[in-house]
Amino acid sequence: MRSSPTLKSLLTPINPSLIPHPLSCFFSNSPVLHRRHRKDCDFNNGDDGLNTDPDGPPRIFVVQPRLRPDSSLKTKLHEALNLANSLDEQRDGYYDTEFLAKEMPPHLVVQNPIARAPRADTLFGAGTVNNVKCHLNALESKDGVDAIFVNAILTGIQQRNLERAWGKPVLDRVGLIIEIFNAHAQTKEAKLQAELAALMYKRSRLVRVRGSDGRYTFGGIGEAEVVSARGRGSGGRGFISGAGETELQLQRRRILERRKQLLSEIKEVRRTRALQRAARKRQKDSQGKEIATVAVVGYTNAGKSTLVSALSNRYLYCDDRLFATVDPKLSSVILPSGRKVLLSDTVGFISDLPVQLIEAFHATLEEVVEADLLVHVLDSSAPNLDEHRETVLQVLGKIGVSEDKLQNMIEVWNKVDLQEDEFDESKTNGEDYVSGSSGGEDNDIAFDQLSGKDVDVHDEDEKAELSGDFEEVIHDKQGDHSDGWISNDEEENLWVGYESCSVGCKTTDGQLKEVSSDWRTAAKGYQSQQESIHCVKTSAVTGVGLQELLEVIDEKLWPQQVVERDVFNRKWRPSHTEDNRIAVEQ
Ligand SMILES: Nc1nc2c(ncn2[C@@H]2O[C@H](COP(=O)(O)OP(=O)(O)OP(=O)(O)O)[C@@H](O)[C@H]2O)c(=O)[nH]1
Ligand SMILES: [Mg+2]
Repeated sequence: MRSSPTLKSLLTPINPSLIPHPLSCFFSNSPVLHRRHRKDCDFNNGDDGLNTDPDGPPRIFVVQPRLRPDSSLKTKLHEALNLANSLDEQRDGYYDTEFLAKEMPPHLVVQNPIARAPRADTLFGAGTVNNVKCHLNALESKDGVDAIFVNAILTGIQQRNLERAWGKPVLDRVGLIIEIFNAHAQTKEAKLQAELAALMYKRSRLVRVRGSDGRYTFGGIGEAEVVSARGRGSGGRGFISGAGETELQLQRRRILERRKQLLSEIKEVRRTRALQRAARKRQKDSQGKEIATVAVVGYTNAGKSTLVSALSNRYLYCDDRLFATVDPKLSSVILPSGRKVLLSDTVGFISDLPVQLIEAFHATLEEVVEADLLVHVLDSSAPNLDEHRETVLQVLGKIGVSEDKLQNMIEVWNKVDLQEDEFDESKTNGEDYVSGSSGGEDNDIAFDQLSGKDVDVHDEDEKAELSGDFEEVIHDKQGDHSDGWISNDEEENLWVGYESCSVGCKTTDGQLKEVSSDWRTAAKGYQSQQESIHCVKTSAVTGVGLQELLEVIDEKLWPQQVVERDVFNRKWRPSHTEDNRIAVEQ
């Protein structure tokens, strides 16, 4: 296996007597955070601790639970692979590898334990755990992998037991997304917030482990036996209260101290942002009129930054990496009416966005809440466009965007240039992506990256479960994995407020939009006759629809002074650049 300084250190069991910096143990299994924070920590354990020059991003093996129908599996797997490939850090302002040049990470589609009875100790059945191990062993003879990404939500205990079984750091969906935010954060504000999210995540999964020397500690990996995730009262086999519990309290106290420090720094960021917003509100454009702020929101990779770049004629970083934008930026744009607005490009959302991130990124997301108008960018070529829309609406509700603003929101169906191609492709190739599934309804499917062939692996879960391969007794409250996630109840509540405006679609000429059949999934959500949302089809790449979008923004912000429009005859051209010189960058 190629040596990876970044992760080599992750696999080193932590000596409990050498618990160093308050943060070190929280990042013990974190490929990117580990590197970043170890630089700040005085490890003092004989290791130089400075993995500043890793030989590349971590190689991640993706474990994707099976979903039905296959089209859902296809989109989720695709997203999981992109997430895994998005975990790299910029060096000197650049990523080492072009995203599109990256190879698809090795991956395995496994039985979905949620559909049956998820195991409290490992989530997956023993057969699946063994299958993954076999694949990891096979990969060891090639390049090897540094970490495993399970595209599900794991409890702390499950994560540790899987790490033990697979001998590698394991990241679940929440953990990986938080890692990506950490890796991509460039500004102090984003870094602080990402660290806070990581801290809160770690706090929810402190586990007690017994090292090879028989001593108990918390949060270590390697040869540790996980015996409990909770302190006194968790009561289970192998749990001995006493010294370990004191250690847990110590860890918690350290987390709380660091959290307090981060919160106070973030408070300062919020204060600064509030002052900047107030100053912007007082600012006038060349016509002596107020400058409105328009927040551009949407699912990650929908094309928000590309769109803002095109509208403002100003370069913003755009990339197929998920969460390419973590640091929000404001760019000024002149509308057809001649008035100036500030477009705010901000972090993208994703399904199951960790609430720790939403909470931690409060300062950043306040810009969205405080904006005068929201533009919701959707990737119209995404097969699960409806799901993307729902996700974004949930998050907007969660961060406190008012119902009025949601109803006034403009919906942009971006990437229309891709539509025809993708539609044709999905008709012909859509299901081929998971063709291996024919090998057995419930078997784990390997999309074998080594041979290029799909491999079916017969599941031995039930046998292994009976034989009791995994002996840990788990006392973690079941359902704990939902910690920090939007609960179903909350989702429903959020939808109550939005339902009336989530249907119907009005074009700039005031007519109900004709939904053509190739708008596939999107069409489903728009069958109601209720009209309330303006939809604009755009291509941020070719410029289609951009002029129309600016006009709709004009109309939404200042309905009383709508200018005479000739939408269909006018060609898109970038807005005046002279104003971009005073673009606000934060
Ligand atoms: N074909 C096509 N590609 C687009 C369009 N808009 C954006 N893209 C591409 O989509 C990818 C993602 O674009 P971004 O602008 O970075 O997306 P984003 O929504 O800002 O993503 P995050 O910052 O990660 O949330 C990039 O590779 C863009 O070039 C479009 O209209 N058509
Ligand atoms: Mg972006």
